[in-house]
Order: sequence, then C-alpha cells, then structure tokens
Amino acid sequence: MSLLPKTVNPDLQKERDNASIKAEEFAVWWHGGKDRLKIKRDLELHILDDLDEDIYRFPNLSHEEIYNAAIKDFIKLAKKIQELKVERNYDGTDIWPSSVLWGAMPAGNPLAVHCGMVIECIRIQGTDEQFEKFGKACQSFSMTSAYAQTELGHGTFIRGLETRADFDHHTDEFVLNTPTISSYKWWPGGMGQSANHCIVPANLYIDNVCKGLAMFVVPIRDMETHAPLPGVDVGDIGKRMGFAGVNNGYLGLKNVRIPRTNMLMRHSQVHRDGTFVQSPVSVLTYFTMVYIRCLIVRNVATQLSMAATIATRYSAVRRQSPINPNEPEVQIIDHLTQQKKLFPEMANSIAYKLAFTKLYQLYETTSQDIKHGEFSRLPEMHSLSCILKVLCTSTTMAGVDILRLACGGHGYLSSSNIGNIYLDVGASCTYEGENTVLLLQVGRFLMKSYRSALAGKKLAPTVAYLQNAVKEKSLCHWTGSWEDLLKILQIATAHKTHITYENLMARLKAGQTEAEAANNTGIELTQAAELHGICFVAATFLEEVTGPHSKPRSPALNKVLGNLLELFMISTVLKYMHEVLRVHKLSEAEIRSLQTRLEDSLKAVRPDAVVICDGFDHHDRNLFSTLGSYDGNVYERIFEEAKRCPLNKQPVPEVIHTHLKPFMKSNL
Ligand SMILES: CCCCCCCCCCCCCCCCCCCCCC(=O)SCCNC(=O)CCNC(=O)[C@H](O)C(C)(C)COP(=O)(O)OP(=O)(O)OC[C@H]1O[C@@H](n2cnc3c(N)ncnc32)[C@H](O)[C@@H]1OP(=O)(O)O
Ligand SMILES: Cc1cc2nc3c(=O)[nH]c(=O)nc-3n(C[C@H](O)[C@H](O)[C@H](O)COP(=O)(O)OP(=O)(O)OC[C@H]3O[C@@H](n4cnc5c(N)ncnc54)[C@H](O)[C@@H]3O)c2cc1C
Repeated sequence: MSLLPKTVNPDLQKERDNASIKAEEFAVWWHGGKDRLKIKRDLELHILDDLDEDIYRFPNLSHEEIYNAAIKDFIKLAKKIQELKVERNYDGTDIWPSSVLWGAMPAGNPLAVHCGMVIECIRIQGTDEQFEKFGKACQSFSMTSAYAQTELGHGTFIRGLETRADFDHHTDEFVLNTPTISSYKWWPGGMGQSANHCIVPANLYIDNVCKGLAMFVVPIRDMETHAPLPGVDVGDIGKRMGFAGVNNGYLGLKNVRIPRTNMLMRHSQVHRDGTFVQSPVSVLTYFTMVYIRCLIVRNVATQLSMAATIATRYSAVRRQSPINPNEPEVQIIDHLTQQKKLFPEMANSIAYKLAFTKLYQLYETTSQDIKHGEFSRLPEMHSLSCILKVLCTSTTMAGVDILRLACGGHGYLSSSNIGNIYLDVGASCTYEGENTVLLLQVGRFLMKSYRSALAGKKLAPTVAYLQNAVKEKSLCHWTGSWEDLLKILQIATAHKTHITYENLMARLKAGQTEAEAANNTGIELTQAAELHGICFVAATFLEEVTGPHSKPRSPALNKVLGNLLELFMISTVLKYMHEVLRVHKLSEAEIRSLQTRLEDSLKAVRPDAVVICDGFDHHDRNLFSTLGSYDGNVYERIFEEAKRCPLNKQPVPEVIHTHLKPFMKSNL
C-alpha cells in the first residue's frame, strides 16, 4: 500500500502561496509564450503518462535489461510522436531532437543519435535526392542509424582517422576498410545492436590518392534479419559510467562495398568517371558537429534546471538546525550558504538557455547562408557553438554536483536522480568535441580576431566588443551597474586576449613554429576563450532583462528576472575577480559592496525560488526524483523506494544462508 499522502507538503505550499509571481507566468516566459508551453505540455501529456515506470529504476537492472527496456520505451515514444504529427519542438528545433523526449528516457536513448544527429547530418551533407532516400527512411524508422566518426585510436583529431573508402572504377562502388585495431569505430551511440546503417566519415581515396574526409552511408545489418552484413564486425562496447541504454558500439569494416551514390555529396562529389569535385570549404564536413554542439547547450541547460528544481524543492521541505537557538529548526533553504549552492545554478540554467536561443538563431542563419553558397559566418558560428558547449557542460557538471551536495546524504541516493543527471552531463563534457580541445579552437579564433582588431578591420558581431575594449584599457568611471559589470568583463577578456597574443608572438619570434607556440600558449588560450564565452552569456542575459522585450512582461516578473540577473552578474565578476583586478583597480570598499550585493541578491531570490523552479515546468515523470517531486512528499517517497529495493524482497537473502552464516559459525 502506498504511503504517499494526497496533499502537498505544507512548507512547499507556503512557498507557492507567498511568492511574488505565479509559476505559470514564469513558465510562459521560459518556454517562449503560451502556445509553445502548450505544445510542450501536450507532448508530455501524450507521451509520459503511460510509460512503463520500471525504466526509471534502471540501476536495479542489468546492462542487457536496460537496453531491452530502452528499446521498448523508445518505440512507445516514437509511435506516440508519429500519432501527434507535431514537427517543431517548443523552442523551434525539430521535434526529434527534443529535450522533452530526452528527459523521458532516463537510461538514455539508443536511437537519440539517429533522431538528433543523423537525420540532420544527411540534410546538411547530402543532396536533396539523398535526403529523400536516406533521410526520409530515417524519419520513418524504416532505417535506423548511428554516426560513426570516432575510432579507437582517434576521437579529437579527425584528420588522423584511419578508416578508408577506395573508389572502384569498374563497379562504381566504394570499398570501405578499417585496416587496424585503432581504426575500429568506437563509441557511436546506437551502433551496437540498434542501427542497421551508419554514417561513416572516412578518408576518400581515388586511385590511391587521398582526397580528404567524406561521409558515407554504410549498411551494416541485413534489412530483413538484422544480422551483421558480410565484412562487418559490430557490437556494444560494454558498460559506461552513465549512458546505460545508449548502446554505444564498435564497428570493423573489411572490404565492405557500397554504391558510389552512398557518399553524401552536397558539398563534394565523386562522378562516375572518378572525377573528384572538392567542397568549396573543407570544414563543411564538420558542420553536423556544430549543430549538435548547439543542441547540447539547450539540453544541458535543461538538465541543470532539473537538478536545481530537485534540490530547491527538497531544501524547502527539509528542516535542519535552528538559526536562532531556542527557535524551531528552519527550512534548509533559509541558511544563506544553502542559498549560495542553489540559486546561482538556477540563474546559470536560465543564462545558458537564453544563450542557446541566440546561438540557434545564428545556426539557422548560417545554415541558410550555406545553402546559398555563402560561408563567411562559419568561423564565428564554429567558435560560438564550441564555447557555449564547453561553458554550459562544464558549469552544469560542477553545478549538478553542488546541487547534489545541497541535498546532503539523500542527494547521494540513486532515487534522487541527481547522480544520473550528473553522469549524463559528465559525458557531454567529452562527446562532440572534448572541452579543452574546443576551448583551444576558440582561443585560435580570438587570436585571429585580435589580429584583425589591431589592423582596424571589422570583427564578427560576437567579438566586436574586442575592438572598443582594445582601445579602452580600463573603465573610466565605476558605478557598479550591470552595464559596468559587463564592460569590466569585456575589458578583462580583451586584456587576456592581448597578453595571450603577445606571448604567442614572443614564442614565434623566438623561433617556435606556429603549432609549438600555440601548444605552449595553450593555458592562456583556454582562459581567454572561457572569458570570451562568459561575456557572451552575460550580454545575452542583460539584453533579455533590460532590452526591449518582444512580449510584454509584468513588473513582478521583470523584478524576479532582474534579481536572477543581479545574482548571475555579481557571482560572475567575483569568480573572475583576479582577471578584473588586472584591468581595473577596484577599491576594498567596492569589492565589499559586491559581496554585500551577492548576499542581498540571494535574499531577493529566496521568496521566489520554488516558483521559479515550478516555472521550469518539469513533469514529475521527467524528474523522477524522491527529493524533487511537485508535492514535496520526500520522506514517504524515499521510504517507498527503499521498500522496492530488490534486496528487500526476502527477509533473509540466499547468500546469508550459503555464505555468511556458515562463516560466522566457523568462527564460533
Ligand atoms: C521517440 C523519442 C525520440 C527521442 C529523440 C531524442 C533525441 C534527443 C536528442 C537531444 C538533443 C541532442 C543532444 C545531443 C545528444 C548527443 C548524444 C551524444 C552524441 C555524441 C556524438 C559525438 O561525439 S560524434 C563525434 C564528435 N567528434 C568531435 O567533436 C571531434 C572533435 N574534433 C574536431 O572537431 C576537430 O578535429 C578539431 C578539434 C576542430 C580540429 O580539426 P582540424 O585539426 O581538422 O582543424 P584545425 O584545428 O587545424 O582547424 C582548421 C580550420 O577549421 C576550422 N574549423 C574546425 N572545426 C570547424 C567547424 N566545425 N566548423 C567550422 N570551422 C571549423 C578552424 O577554426 C580552423 O580555421 P582557421 O584555419 O581559419 O583558423
Ligand atoms: C557517452 C559518449 C558518447 C559518444 N557518442 C559518439 C557518437 O555517437 N559518435 C562518435 O563518432 N563518437 C562518439 N563519442 C566519442 C567522442 O566524440 C570522443 O570521445 C570525443 O570527441 C573525445 O575524443 P577522444 O575520446 O579521442 O579524446 P582524446 O582526444 O584522446 O582526449 C584525451 C585527452 O587529451 C587531450 N587532448 C587531445 N587532443 C588535444 C589537443 N589537440 N590539444 C590539447 N589537448 C588535447 C584532451 O583534452 C583530453 O584531456 C562518444 C563519447 C562518449 C563518451
């Protein structure tokens, strides 16, 4: 019998009653309007309510059981979404790469890469005819696929990939091989047993001359029997730290033949006579990664808001220690240090979600440009998607752990679901470009931009601030306004960029090659990149709160957003104070006033913390947390989950009879 009360925990109810805004108003803003919020809720209602609950307890299952359950759940979801016939997600992205659906599959989704990455890859890299043939088959699931780029020996350094595709003039085919153990494809999501096709990036050879990287649609399993095709060695790579149901796989190819027309040929082509037509821009092969990096920002910001919701609701329900002796124990959310753990992470999730919206607009413009043969936005797009992917994933990984600590011992329970979120987010720091490697890419872009700024050339919009900041070595007058806080961060970034540039040049002058100098300047390049990203995120947040709004907001909601912005700006400037002080000598009194503002902003957020999290509007089934459900009946849920533990099924487990008792007896 369920112990769960039908009522909401009174402390949580009190929070909702006394807040300055209604959660609904925040939810409408957060989801970009009433219509979009409705799409999300309809989708959740349609897909979540009759899903099998057991998958949420997947830590109790074996690797194989998790995979089986994940496949079955995916099919249920897919059928329901097909019934709905919705095409766009609430944030304007395609319905398939949807963060709502992501949350519905807590052990991971063996066809996430198929839905989220491969379909877009075929759209970007394939011709319209190829999309008709392969893309549509993926959309309808008559074909299932994986994106098989990474090899056992190379993930980061794509130019080092060893898989080769040789053109056979006689048969009009490509012959694919992974000639060494290190060239085995390793890691692709869904490749183990789920996919019957792969997109394989491989080096293209014509008459034994390498033409560079191209992408090939390679059937790996029989369309009828699903058995591996001749020459294909495929399987699951074994348990990962997280991503339990994702079916990450390995793949070896030995003389596997595919028709020439299975090479994705939007940007480069091989004709029947073997003529090779080069892509107008070689890095277009990398553009699918740009797309996924954008989606990761949205996904991970959502995961941070999930963890923040769990920890904040729990902190409103949990009582521990009085603040004033002789008074009752307070809700732990009233301890100021607890607020410092919770609220900055709420603000971070908002900041990155807003940054995603801007990033995605740039992605859509850049994609349109590419279709029309215009490539000038690519470097900026690449740099921005890299830095936001890095900052959002690393901030979230650290933030989720802080939120876990904020839940004390119970945060460590598997049933809090924070551990699972942490492991998912941890993977995102590595996949789709390891974070340090991506920071170095951004550092490289900053060096180029700085050189252009020194030459008085026009810079790309997201680095345009460097131009002024280069001239303005410090702030003339410090008022401490949000605009000043942003400006000081920008000047600190320009300074960091400047000294990094100087050090790079000094190394070049001393005779180091460009590559050696870049390697030796790596630490500063990554630091400059991080600061640059922070400036973008801060500017976006500031613009949202103070700029002209497309949809009018109530003064109360504006105040709440202003409180969160204040917390974000002050926390950020304090975090990077060591860089700020290099360009502006803030006085002791000015620094103290920032500390006071930090404390005040926490207090300002406090009354609305629960409704802000309610406004993130996470369905209980997505959170699936004993600590974070809407009704706040924490202790009853923890108790119920303990009772469900498989070990408690019998009062005395078999192993006690067979081992522990005999051992105890032997020691009598
Ligand atoms: C029914 C329910 C349905 C539910 C559906 C539910 C669906 C739910 C879905 C939910 C949502 C989905 C969430 C995701 C989930 C994902 C899961 C996990 C996926 C993980 C997938 C992967 O993990 S897949 C492998 C990714 N693997 C990398 O990520 C390798 C990194 N490695 C590099 O990326 C390059 O290797 C590296 C370092 C740049 C050097 O490359 P390199 O050495 O060749 O190049 P250089 O450094 O020399 O650079 C030469 C010049 O190229 C420029 N440039 C470089 N890249 C450029 C680029 N991309 N665009 C433009 N320009 C670029 C550069 O800026 C230079 O420009 P310049 O010369 O002007 O300075
Ligand atoms: C959960 C998960 C899912 C994945 N899914 C897919 C998928 O679907 N398809 C796919 O193709 N791949 C997939 N991958 C692979 C993933 O893309 C790679 O692991 C990732 O790109 C990192 O590459 P790597 O493993 O070679 O790391 P490495 O590059 O070997 O990194 C190891 C260390 O070396 C450092 N390093 C490497 N190069 C440099 C450099 N140039 N400068 C400075 N430091 C450097 C890194 O910073 C890091 O500290 C997945 C990985 C994971 C973990």
